[in-house]
Amino acid sequence: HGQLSPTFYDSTCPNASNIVRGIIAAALKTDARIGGSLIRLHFHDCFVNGCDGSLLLNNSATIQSEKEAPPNNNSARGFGVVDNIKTALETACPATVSCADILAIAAEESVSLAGGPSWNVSLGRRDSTTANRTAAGLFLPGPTEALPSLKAKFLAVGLNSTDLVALSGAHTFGRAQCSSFINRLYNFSGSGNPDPTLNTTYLSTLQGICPQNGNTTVVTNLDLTTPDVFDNKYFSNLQVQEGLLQSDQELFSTTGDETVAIVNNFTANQTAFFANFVVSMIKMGNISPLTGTAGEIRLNCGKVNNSTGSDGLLYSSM
Ligand code: HEM
Ligand SMILES: [Ca+2]
Ligand SMILES: [Ca+2]
Repeated sequence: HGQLSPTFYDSTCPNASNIVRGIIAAALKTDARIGGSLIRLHFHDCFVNGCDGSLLLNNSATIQSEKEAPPNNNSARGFGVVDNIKTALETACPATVSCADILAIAAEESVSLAGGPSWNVSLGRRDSTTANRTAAGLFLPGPTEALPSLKAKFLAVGLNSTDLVALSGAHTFGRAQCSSFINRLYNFSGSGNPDPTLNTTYLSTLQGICPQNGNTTVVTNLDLTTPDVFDNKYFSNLQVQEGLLQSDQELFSTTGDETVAIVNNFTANQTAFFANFVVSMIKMGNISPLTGTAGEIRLNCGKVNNSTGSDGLLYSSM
């Protein structure tokens, strides 16, 4: 594929990153989890047909939106903030910055604003004219998947076990719904008992938040220790059996797996976590981008250009 470059918009939209950062900073004032929501959009975009903005397209006569695939439906969020960013960038530099690049920049700025590392984001992705709901259902990992299956889904897009552990560290911030972890609380794998790798005190807390037959859309923090800070507490939580999702805890509780030592390293050394996280984010951001003249620069992240006319108006993608 064509090369992405951190200097791609230096002459055409030199303020792009600052504009993105400003809008996320404003959104954070009323929505503490928006940074987590935005980095997850970049992940869910890149794993399905590459980092091409496919996730952002709404249903239309020709598009079956990925937003309605099971891993995203009633779960992926932050689309309104992406639209606000796009509107601001269209004012500053019309028809220049792709929606796929907006997600990549927003991921980095979200991590940085939460106290995590900063890095030079590779840019120059272009936007797809198609989406693939079926692929989103097949290729995105689920919270009840076992470690071999998680590894296979990452390997399928060129990401190794270190990338899997480092990128899972994004669960250092953001929230999850009871529906994403209730399988661990009462009847784990048909055992009639909770997941034995769940700390019993934490189990009681989670059972209080997610009672049997209760509302499974209630959310709780992915990182109980520092819920809104981008740090390495996610990994120390795993060592005391306080990972929220089964897919989190498996990284540490799968005895004998190479991922255990990686968790231990990231717990002991936040600098090592940050350095690996940056490398892995850049790798993830490089998954099959559209470059050069492929695809387009969407004017509205929710719609393919000119799909209903050429009036040049921006439509809400909410
Ligand atoms: C290893 C496989 C992964 C699985 C199985 C997984 C699964 C999930 C699930 C089930 C949720 C909660 C969704 C809900 O309840 O609505 C979630 C949230 C989240 N995920 Fe992951 N995830 C994985 C990897 C990643 C990666 C690689 C990133 C980013 C680099 C990421 C970032 C996030 C963030 C920040 C949230 C919170 C979003 C919010 O508050 O809106 N996850 N993930
Ligand atoms: Ca995509
Ligand atoms: Ca944290």
